[in-house]
Amino acid sequence: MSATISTDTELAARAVNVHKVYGTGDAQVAALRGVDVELRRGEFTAIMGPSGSGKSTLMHCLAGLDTVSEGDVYVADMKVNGMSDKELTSLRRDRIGFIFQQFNLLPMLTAEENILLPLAIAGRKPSPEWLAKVIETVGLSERLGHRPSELSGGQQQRVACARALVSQPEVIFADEPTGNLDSRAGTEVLKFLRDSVRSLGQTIVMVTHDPNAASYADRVVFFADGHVVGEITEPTADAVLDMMKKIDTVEKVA
Ligand SMILES: Nc1ncnc2c1ncn2[C@@H]1O[C@H](COP(=O)(O)OP(=O)(O)OP(=O)(O)O)[C@@H](O)[C@H]1O
Repeated sequence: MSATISTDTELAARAVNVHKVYGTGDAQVAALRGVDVELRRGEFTAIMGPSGSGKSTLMHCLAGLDTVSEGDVYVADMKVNGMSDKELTSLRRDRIGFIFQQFNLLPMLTAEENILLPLAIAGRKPSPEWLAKVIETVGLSERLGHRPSELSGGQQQRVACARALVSQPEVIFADEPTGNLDSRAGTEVLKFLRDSVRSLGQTIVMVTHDPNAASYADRVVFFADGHVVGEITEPTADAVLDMMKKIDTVEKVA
């Protein structure tokens, strides 16, 4: 099954018949077995599925952090597979934002310095209007001079979100962004991600195990055993939970 057909210009990223095999011989694992996914611009997509179903592998292939065994991956109209190391580095630096479960902030830098670091490395400066808008959306204006150790987990993750947003990437990939947060801080971050799609027009792809987190997305794409097995638009947590139960039952029977 593939997830919805759109025209190329509406797409922030896509996978076309992607296969990924790890290892060789007896140790071979087919992590992706013919995945077709389209990620539309200005949309918040959640990717869900049982452990080992291929969610992180797909995200890593889309972001150029891992190579595909077969098929094609695109960010906007740029084909990612086949890029040189240099091209991949500039793709990841200039066109893609990342948010990780562990925040990955540099402890010796202030919140503001962390937010600006990727642009500083690229030798770029954000427009002051955009920076102000991102900081306002993130709700951190009072905390910009603080180091990560002086911030709560939720605040640290919001700094990481601002860092991902500030370069206005084509797409932000978030891998379990609320996995290390309590439910209040998790909700803060999810609301922020939701807002950055709605008011800043950002495109976000989030891998999660949490049906409540997925309910903040515009669309949920479900994986099982290296395939896309379904999708729900305008999801509720209950609808997501029902779908996960169905997938679990099918997997157990298979
Ligand atoms: N570097 C690797 N070498 C070998 N096998 C791998 C590697 N990375 C992933 N796999 C295997 O590929 C399959 C898919 O893994 P992946 O991490 O994409 O699943 P996932 O859906 O993200 O799981 P989880 O929800 O537990 O994070 C699994 O069977 C995993 O063991």
